[in-house]
Amino acid sequence: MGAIGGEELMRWEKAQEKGTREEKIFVSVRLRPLNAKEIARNEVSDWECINDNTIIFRNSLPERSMYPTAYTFDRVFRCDCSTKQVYEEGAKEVALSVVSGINSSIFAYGQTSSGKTHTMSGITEYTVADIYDYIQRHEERAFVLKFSAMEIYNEAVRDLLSVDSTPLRLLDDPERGTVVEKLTEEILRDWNHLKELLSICEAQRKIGETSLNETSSRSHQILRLTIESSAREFLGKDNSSTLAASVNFVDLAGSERASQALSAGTRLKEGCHINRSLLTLGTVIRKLSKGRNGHIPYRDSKLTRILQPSLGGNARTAIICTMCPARSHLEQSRNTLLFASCAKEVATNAQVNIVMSDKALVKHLQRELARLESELRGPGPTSATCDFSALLKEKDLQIEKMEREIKELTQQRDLAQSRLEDLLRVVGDDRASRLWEALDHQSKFQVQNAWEDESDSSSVADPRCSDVGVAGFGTSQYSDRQSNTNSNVRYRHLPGNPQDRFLSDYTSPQLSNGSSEFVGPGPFQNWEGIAQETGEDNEDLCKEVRCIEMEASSTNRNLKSNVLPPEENEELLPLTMNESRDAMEQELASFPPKGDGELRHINTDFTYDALEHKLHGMQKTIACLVNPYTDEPSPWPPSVELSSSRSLRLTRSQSCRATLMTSSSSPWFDNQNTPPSGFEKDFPGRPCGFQKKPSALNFSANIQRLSRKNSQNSEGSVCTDELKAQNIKTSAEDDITSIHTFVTGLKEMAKLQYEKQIDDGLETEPKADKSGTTVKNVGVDPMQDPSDSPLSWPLEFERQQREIIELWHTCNVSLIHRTYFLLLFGGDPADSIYMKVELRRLSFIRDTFSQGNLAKHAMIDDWALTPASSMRALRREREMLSKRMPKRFSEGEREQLYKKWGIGLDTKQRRLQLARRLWTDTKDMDHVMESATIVAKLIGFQEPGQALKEMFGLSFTPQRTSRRSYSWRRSMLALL
Ligand SMILES: Nc1ncnc2c1ncn2[C@@H]1O[C@H](COP(=O)(O)OP(=O)(O)OP(=O)(O)O)[C@@H](O)[C@H]1O
Repeated sequence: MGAIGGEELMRWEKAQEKGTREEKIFVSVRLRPLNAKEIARNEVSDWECINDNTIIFRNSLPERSMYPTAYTFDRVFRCDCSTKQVYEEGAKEVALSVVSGINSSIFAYGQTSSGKTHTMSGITEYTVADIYDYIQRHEERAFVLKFSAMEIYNEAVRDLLSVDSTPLRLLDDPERGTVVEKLTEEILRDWNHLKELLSICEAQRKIGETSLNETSSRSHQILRLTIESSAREFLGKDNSSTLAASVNFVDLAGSERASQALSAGTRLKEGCHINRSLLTLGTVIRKLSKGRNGHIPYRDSKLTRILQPSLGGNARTAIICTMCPARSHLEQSRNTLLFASCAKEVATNAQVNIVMSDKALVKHLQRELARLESELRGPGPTSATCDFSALLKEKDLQIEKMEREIKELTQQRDLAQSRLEDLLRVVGDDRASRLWEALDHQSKFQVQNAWEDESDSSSVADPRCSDVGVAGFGTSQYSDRQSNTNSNVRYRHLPGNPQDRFLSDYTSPQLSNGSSEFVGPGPFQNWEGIAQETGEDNEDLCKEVRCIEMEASSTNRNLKSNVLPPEENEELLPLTMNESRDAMEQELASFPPKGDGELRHINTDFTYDALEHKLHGMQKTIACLVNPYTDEPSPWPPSVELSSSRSLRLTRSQSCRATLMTSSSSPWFDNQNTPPSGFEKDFPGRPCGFQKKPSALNFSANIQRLSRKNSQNSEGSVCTDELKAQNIKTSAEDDITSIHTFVTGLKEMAKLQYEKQIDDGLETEPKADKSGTTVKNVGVDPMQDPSDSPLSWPLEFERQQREIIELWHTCNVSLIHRTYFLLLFGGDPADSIYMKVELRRLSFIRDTFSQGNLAKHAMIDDWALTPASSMRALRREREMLSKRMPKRFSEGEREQLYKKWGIGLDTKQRRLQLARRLWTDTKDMDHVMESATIVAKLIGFQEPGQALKEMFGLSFTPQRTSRRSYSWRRSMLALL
């Protein structure tokens, strides 16, 4: 076997690259002359080759007009063209590719007697002649020629070089494709040897006589000449390579239909097989002409199976379509042209076939590897490589993104699922605990009820409910709720917290929406009708869970509807946490809300980081506000200043409600609470103390209960130990702390309002020190209303205060709220902002009430308020305060109060009488002051000195404390 190497190998590699290009099948048409018989029948030829590429049909018979008249191919040969010319111009180039290691095939297709055999015989001889000529001219190469011949007759493959007519099997070789088993392959010695073999083939081929061709070839004949060549210089060396390719000379059987061949019997059977093979060939060609998409039925016939490489595969192919010119063969001629037209659309992908020695193969592979690596590393990759890389990058990014999303979604799902499970468990625990609490409380309550109010049982509520009653306007809803226990279930799963409302409803419009921090069922659910809850159904509990779950998962909060009657509640639009936070900031400027009875719906996004940052700044500001002239830390309890809502935690063991309340009301229980995700979100404008402990006063009993139940006092609170030691005093200390947080919140509100004023350009006096810190700005001048000069402020304060007191009375405002406000805002110029806020809110409510349409609610913090509901709330609050009197005042003190307030000692319900007289005379400031003092005592000012001291310390402008406010506080101190 010859070998190639060195430059030759590279040349062959280039040839291979060239050979890998797609190439259409070369299609030519050969028109034979009329034979003697046709002439005898006076047949005429309607076909004419007008040039080397086009053949036309000249007959203009009307019935033929539907057919095309001109056909163009790679080459058309007139009837006078010799076979030599056909070979030279229609087959030679393709056929001789074999010497370059490229497979090739020459087909002859046409109806019987059209000249296929006549043409292919000549083509074969010319090709072999040229091959030998080539061999002679290339002595540097060693050639080996092998010859084989087969016939496909009735779908049986027969070896034409063997006398054995046993059909040969077709085998599928993974490397060589379809292989005819045991096919004789003769190595040609010389040209004469080939002629001898061709003679044998001709003799072996099935030839039958048809009406059209006396020597009709009834089979498909395939003559195969295989050529292997190697460079002689590498012969026997390790790095030798061999080119190996075959050229097929395919003389197809006649393509005519069996009926047209007038076949019968054996001839008919032959025709069926012939047509089946040709039909498959036609199908394959047609499909290939439309591209290589889809299934190509090579295996449907042995002919196409054996010739598969030549039909769209690794071979160069030429088809010579032979035609009979006679008009009588018009239909067959058209069919032939149609086949040729399809064939010319078929592309093949010929490659140089190199059989390499191991060493040559390694060398070749190394070279190929180096080339590919160079392409990958090269600065100028092909555009295809570029596109591919970019595409890969893009896909990788997409995959990464999707993986992240999947991870996040999975985490969210797991978290939600975990919370749901926890909450379901909690609800189960809560049911039991509440039942216990209800029974426990009931027994205690019965003992605690003294004779003083024995006849007031009709209006006496559960003291825990009474706590709720102090919650400003929330009380009204509570009262509604109390008066309609049938709607208990509907209320149960509504979120809300009256203690929050206490702060938000009146005192702090900004904080109103901040109640979003309080999720889950509100205090109504906690304290009201616990006895009834023992009989509540599971559906209600599930509602609670759903409510909480939604909060936890979405970080959004539906703030509204916690105290609305069901029918109103359903109409409420959800207000998300972010929205509420944003609304909080905007409220000062926008209050009163636009429109009555309609909810505001504000959409603004706050990022958590921004909120956190803002909150942090606020905390610092608050600290400085508290002590504007010193560097000392804030006098507020660390629990107020240091704790943040982030530290809020809810525990699984707590009841659902208690957990939520605790998380929102008491920092003392923070570290054992695990909040839903939404809890962790702080919001600007809401001081941390406010969030965490808006009013422990209102829920002191709750806190005690939770503390008793879970023993979960926070070590981070300064009050923890004291609370444990003085359980009975818990509520009092809570109250003080709540005031701290209350004030802190108010200060923060003021700060926000001030900032807003600055933003709105309301600041009239430029700051002397532009580089001054926010603390300086806020702590001194800015908090003072610019419209009020220092000289006029005391008078203005007194006027506003009286107006506010009147409005409190008109609007049935919570007594505790009034007390807080009165205590804390005693005339400092910096208090002006609070006064304005209060006036605006009260004015809005008064205006709404004055419209006389009770169905038209004032929407305060997204819940409806009516005169009736506010009155009921106030009544409940008075009842609650009356119940606190035995705890806050000794018997002697109470008797003194009764006397002072004109209550007969022999009358019944003296406590309630006293409570009902509190804050009733708005004109008498002494009455107001004494009322506030009593309420302050009732709500837990057991350390008034400290509280007042801190209150004084809160003053933004301590240097200008009004005489009036000071005297108030001093009087209160004396009373307390
Ligand atoms: N171009 C041509 N010039 C002169 N004679 C031709 C030409 N082509 C074919 N003939 C003659 O026509 C007759 C039939 O030709 P041929 O046997 O090659 O047809 P065929 O297509 O092979 O028919 P079948 O399919 O029946 O075998 C032969 O006698 C042949 O010599």
